[in-house]
Amino acid sequence: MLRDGAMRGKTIIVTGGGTGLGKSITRYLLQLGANVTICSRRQAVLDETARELMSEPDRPADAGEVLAIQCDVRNPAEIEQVISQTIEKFGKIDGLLNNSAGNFISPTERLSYKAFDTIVDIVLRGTYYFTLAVGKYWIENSIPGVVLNISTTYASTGSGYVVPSAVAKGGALIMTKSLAAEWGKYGIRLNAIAPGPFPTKGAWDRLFPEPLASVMDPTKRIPLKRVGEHGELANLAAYLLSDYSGFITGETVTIDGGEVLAAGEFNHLEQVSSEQWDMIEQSIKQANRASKKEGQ
Ligand SMILES: CCCCCCCCC/C=C/C(=O)SCCNC(=O)CCNC(=O)[C@H](O)C(C)(C)COP(=O)(O)OP(=O)(O)OC[C@H]1O[C@@H](n2cnc3c(N)ncnc32)[C@H](O)[C@@H]1OP(=O)(O)O
Ligand SMILES: NC(=O)C1=CN([C@@H]2O[C@H](COP(=O)(O)OP(=O)(O)OC[C@H]3O[C@@H](n4cnc5c(N)ncnc54)[C@H](OP(=O)(O)O)[C@@H]3O)[C@@H](O)[C@H]2O)C=CC1
Repeated sequence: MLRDGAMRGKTIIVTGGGTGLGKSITRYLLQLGANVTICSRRQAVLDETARELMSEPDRPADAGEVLAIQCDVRNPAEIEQVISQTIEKFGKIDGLLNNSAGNFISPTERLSYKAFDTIVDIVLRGTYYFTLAVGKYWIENSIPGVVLNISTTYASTGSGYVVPSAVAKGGALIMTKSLAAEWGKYGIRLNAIAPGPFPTKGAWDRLFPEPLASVMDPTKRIPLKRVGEHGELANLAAYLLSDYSGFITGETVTIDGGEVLAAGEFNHLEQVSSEQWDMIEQSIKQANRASKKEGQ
């Protein structure tokens, strides 16, 4: 979507950039000329992704470079290492994509305290630790910056069976708005993306495992009748991390094919056939005529 070289000279940190959506966004940022630090718990996964992204056949000559650093986002010392190594390698940091997450479906009453903590710590604590660390660096050095948080649609609606994730994503979303208000004066913007279903191994293994996958079609409840494509999310993420979105802050952009609209009172009427609509129309018009007569 963005023109070639649109992110040249920018350095972005992508948490969870070794897999799934973080990897797809990293690929696009590199193509647009950004340097990208990817970080997560598994160094071997990060190294393999870095190797793959640096040797892609269609990699433009002026594509950015990737740096892979092990980091558990629950550990501030490791986050500070990522920041200092990124500055050492690329000179500065312009953007942070908080994309790391942990999640699984479960009836909430089956969760141990530790299970709940694990999800909240990765998603909420990890997001505010990283944002705080990078934000302090930007403010101390008078550098304008941009934070993009990968949220979910249920951060606003709530959802059963993923309650720790909903609690944590909801908290991160309100942090996005709160800090957008507070740090705007430093030239720091914060936005969020709320994606619907985008197939990744990490999400599908934990949110759509067998036997659900055999009996449920997640596209049925999506008005556009399909799941998202990684390129569609990468386009939006690159735009929100770029200077082209320079007047957007505190915003959450939903990208879900309309799935979140499912609450609409009458949406289920798509099951009504054309013949049934003929009958319904006649019935309503008859009621209209009757009520007019009553008024005469
Ligand atoms: C429609 C299509 C989709 C559509 C999807 C569309 C919307 C999706 C929106 C959001 C999507 C995402 O976030 S997708 C992101 C998915 N990706 C990931 O989750 C990647 C990272 N995940 C992980 O590493 C693991 O899954 C995770 C458990 C979170 C962390 O692993 P750890 O090794 O740190 O932790 P563990 O020691 O294994 O587990 C910690 C505790 O959690 C408990 N635990 C783990 N799994 C459990 C389970 N299934 N049920 C109960 N409890 C569980 C353990 O027993 C431990 O508690 P004790 O027994 O008490 O010790
Ligand atoms: N796929 C989808 O349909 C949707 C996804 N999302 C969101 O998109 C983002 C990416 O998810 P997706 O690509 O699907 O799934 P992935 O499982 O591929 O991505 C999650 C990433 O988080 C990293 N991670 C997990 N725990 C930690 C930790 N403690 N410290 C650092 N990194 C960690 C993982 O790497 P490692 O294991 O090496 O640490 C992994 O790279 C998440 O924020 C998710 O909530 C939102 C809505 C829908």
